[in-house]
Amino acid sequence: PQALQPEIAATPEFTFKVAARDGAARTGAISMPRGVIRTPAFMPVGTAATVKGMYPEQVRALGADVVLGNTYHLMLRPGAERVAKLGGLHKFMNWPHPILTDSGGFQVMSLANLRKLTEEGVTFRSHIDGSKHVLTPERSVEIQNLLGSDIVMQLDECVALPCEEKVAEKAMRLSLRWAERCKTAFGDHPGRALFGIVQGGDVPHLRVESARELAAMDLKGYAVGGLAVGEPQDVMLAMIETVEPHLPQEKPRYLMGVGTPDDIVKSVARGIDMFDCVMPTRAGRHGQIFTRFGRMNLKNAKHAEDPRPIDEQSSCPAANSWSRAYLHHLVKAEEMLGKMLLTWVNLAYYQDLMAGLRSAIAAGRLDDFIAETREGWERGEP
Ligand SMILES: Nc1nc2c(CCc3ccccc3)c3nc[nH]c3cc2c(=O)[nH]1
Repeated sequence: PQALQPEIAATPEFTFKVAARDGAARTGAISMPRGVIRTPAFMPVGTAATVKGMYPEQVRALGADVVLGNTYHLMLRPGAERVAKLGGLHKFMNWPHPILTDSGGFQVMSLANLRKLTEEGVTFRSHIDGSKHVLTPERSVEIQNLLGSDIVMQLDECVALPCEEKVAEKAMRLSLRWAERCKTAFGDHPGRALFGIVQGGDVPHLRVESARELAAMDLKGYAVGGLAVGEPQDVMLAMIETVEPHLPQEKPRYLMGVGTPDDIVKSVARGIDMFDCVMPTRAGRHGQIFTRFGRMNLKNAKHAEDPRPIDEQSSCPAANSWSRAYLHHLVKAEEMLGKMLLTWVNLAYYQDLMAGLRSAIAAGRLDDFIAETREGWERGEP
């Protein structure tokens, strides 16, 4: 059964209501003018104003309430002012529901060239055409406003793990100063939200300081950043446990860049409400899928003559209407349709997993649901 429909519908003010708890896990809904985000939520990544290989209505039909956009990519191409001139990102990409945009700093550090980071912000050259750009907290907020983002992320500095304590400390303190500048630049928009991002590397006392300082800024939501950067899962989970008690109970928590289905169920159990990851879309384009039976790589020759669909009990046509043999063929031939169908399979599985988590928390049976889900992954193929 679907989780209780949140008693709140779209509202002029950004509000978050927790409908039920199960241990540290919560289920509820964020409501804002463009609609409701049921939590725990998985947010498909739409980096260049498209969820790669999917039509917007298809993404919506799978149960996604919000998609992610990216300041870094969109400021370089087509440009924030151009998107604003064309009516904003929702109109531009035909996604009338909530959009969350990242602030760009993380992508600059991983994609741009000749980056220079100072107190003021970060200057860099575009990885597309080498043009020079500047991102300051103020400019990042301005870009996200021009895009029309419903949930704006602060500009922050994410350090790679493992890290030296003083490197993590410097980046965490800079991110706090940038959070203040973003808060000032964002101003007051009742229907939209600015989220702070907790940093601090893998150093517990830095994580606690970051969470407490951000909580004092009374922002509308809090992301846990600086994770999903290659650290072992137990380090990621330990940082969530360290930070969670210091974040306001009544505000949403967003774990950036996470993750596999296993990462997600374990993080939901520790109090995370929102997730994003390129995994389901990127893996799908490479023939790797996530199912109730665990992961499958459709490139593998064992699928070459398998007439069965991926999962006849799945509500997703891509999982119940084509044979594994055909999908194997499409992947080997690197056909567009293969990338599209397997992206569809993965996003459908992620949304079904989130719906299952929401229902389980509402029914007070999260532990059972997680145990059953993990058994399915371990048991593998029927
Ligand atoms: N601003 C920021 N973003 C991060 C992302 C990108 C998430 C994103 C949001 C919206 C669109 C695309 C990507 C991370 N991805 C993995 N780990 C991550 C950590 C951080 C982080 O510490 N700060």
